[in-house]
Amino acid sequence: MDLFTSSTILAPIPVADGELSFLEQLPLALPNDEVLARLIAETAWRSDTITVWGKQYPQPRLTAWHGEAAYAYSGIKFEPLPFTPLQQVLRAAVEAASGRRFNSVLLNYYRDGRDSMGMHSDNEPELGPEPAIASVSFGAARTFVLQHKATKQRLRIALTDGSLLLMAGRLQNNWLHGIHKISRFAGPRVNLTFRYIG
Ligand SMILES: O=C(O)CCC(=O)C(=O)O
Ligand SMILES: [Fe+2]
Repeated sequence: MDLFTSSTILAPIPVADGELSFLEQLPLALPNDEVLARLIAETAWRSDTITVWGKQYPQPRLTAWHGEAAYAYSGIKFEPLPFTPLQQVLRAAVEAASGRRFNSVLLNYYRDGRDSMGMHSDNEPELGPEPAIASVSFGAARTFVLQHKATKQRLRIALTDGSLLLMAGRLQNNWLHGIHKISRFAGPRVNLTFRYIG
């Protein structure tokens, strides 16, 4: 292994009022494009609806929840599907790289540049006060936008193929994050956010 070009250590990204760290390539025994193809093909993708001012719309992406703990979404409890063998491999790699434990994963499938995720915080009570959330991306690079809730400071991080971003500390309390639509062409992307639901 070339110790100078292929880091396996999460590097901190300096940020006020929270913790962020980034690893360009999560160490894996299989290539990123194979992971992407299998995640797209093997996942039971759902098209969830969002309610805005009492009106229902399809979410601009596909989603799936897997893991070992029930989760609440819009006030309703859901039972997740069990981890798939590929998700277990990814979870083990993420746990080794981050030194944290995770028992559930939310998968988001951005079919092209028109798919997006609105600005939000992952601050549901069952995640605990300072949740560690490990975000792994495969496929097209998309820009992860962060905005500080009080100062409105913005940060942009390119979430490239195979990368791992760890959000921790007070980040969810103090910052929003999201993925904006883009007008230029973008291929498919799958993001997995591993979480620990207590
Ligand atoms: O797709 C991404 O990088 C963001 C995903 C995210 O914020 C979430 O699943 O809560
Ligand atoms: Fe999020």
